[in-house]
Amino acid sequence: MPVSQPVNVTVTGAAGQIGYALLFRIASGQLLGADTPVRLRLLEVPQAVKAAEGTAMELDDCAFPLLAGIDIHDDATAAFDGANVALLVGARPRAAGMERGDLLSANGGIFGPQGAAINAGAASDVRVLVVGNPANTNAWIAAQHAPDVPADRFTAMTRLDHNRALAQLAARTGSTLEDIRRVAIWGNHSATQYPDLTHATIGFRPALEVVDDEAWVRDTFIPTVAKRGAAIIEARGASSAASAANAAIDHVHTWVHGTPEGDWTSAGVVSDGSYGVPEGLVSSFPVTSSGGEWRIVPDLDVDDFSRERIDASVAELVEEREAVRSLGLV
Ligand SMILES: NC(=O)c1ccc[n+]([C@@H]2O[C@H](COP(=O)([O-])OP(=O)(O)OC[C@H]3O[C@@H](n4cnc5c(N)ncnc54)[C@H](O)[C@@H]3O)[C@@H](O)[C@H]2O)c1
Ligand SMILES: O=C(O)C[C@H](O)C(=O)O
Repeated sequence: MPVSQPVNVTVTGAAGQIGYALLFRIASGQLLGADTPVRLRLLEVPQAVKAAEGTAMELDDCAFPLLAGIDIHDDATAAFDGANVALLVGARPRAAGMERGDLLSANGGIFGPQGAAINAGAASDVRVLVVGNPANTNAWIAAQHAPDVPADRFTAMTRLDHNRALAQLAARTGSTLEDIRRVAIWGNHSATQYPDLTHATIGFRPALEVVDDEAWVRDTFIPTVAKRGAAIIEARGASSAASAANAAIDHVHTWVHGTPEGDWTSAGVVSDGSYGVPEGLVSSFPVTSSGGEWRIVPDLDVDDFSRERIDASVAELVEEREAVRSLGLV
């Protein structure tokens, strides 16, 4: 039975394919828990408002006990007013043959005004997850436009990469997902990301010992995870949607409810300079969550191969930041 006041959850791109896979799960309680009512604030471009209204009709028809109301907006300031959770999904997905970085000029312009709208009117506890690509740099753009919101409230989604890594490792080793811990995604949500097994365990044994095949890790596991988005686009003819929505649910749920003892997850968070990642960049790290705050896992050993891979992905983030500056988006 709901026991608290409704939490305002703003979702941009509500009429898109991720939006369609996401909203019903939020309204059913999977984002914030079975005791927390939610009020949905949907933001769309004017030409997609009618489609968002159709989705809202379907949400009504589910009679979700936790859904306290739905508002639909085509104005960011109104949509983020009082937002406690902001899911920034609305942006163009890439088509076959594009890299995620190619979306910067198409999508980067969306996130400055949305950051400013969050700054102007979101609730003081607002937590922001950017899903729209290129997610890390879009989160950085939004944070730059929200000087009054603590920067650590802006995050980018690499939980999908994390989940992909878990699934590939479980399939290869015949282990259950519950037995796998401490997989990490570093860097950018792009093909340069570094899915890292060096600290992972399977049933308390080092994952690399269980796998016992360095070539598989380097030549199959890492590229399969890093290029999975492109493989889905190739197979489905559209970018991942249900798995992306699932990862968004996981990210926010973990942020609010915490990571299990002895494990961590991966998220794009504002760097504090850890592991040589320039301060301020939104990069994926292994992170724990407690009390509603992410913490970068400290003091991990980084071997030479990992160092090279992390540096390469971070270099791409630095390039994206420079491109944003030269496009005049910050
Ligand atoms: N980080 C990740 O792991 C991850 C995973 C999958 C997809 N994505 C990205 O998520 C984004 C959305 O994907 P999708 O498949 O839902 O795309 P989609 O084209 O189906 O939907 C995008 C929606 O955003 C809306 N939109 C565009 N500009 C907007 C704005 N300024 N304000 C509000 N809404 C706006 C569009 O009208 C559309 O309805 C893409 O950029 C995609 O690349 C990220
Ligand atoms: O790869 C894409 O463009 C979509 C998304 O970011 C994904 O990882 O599936």
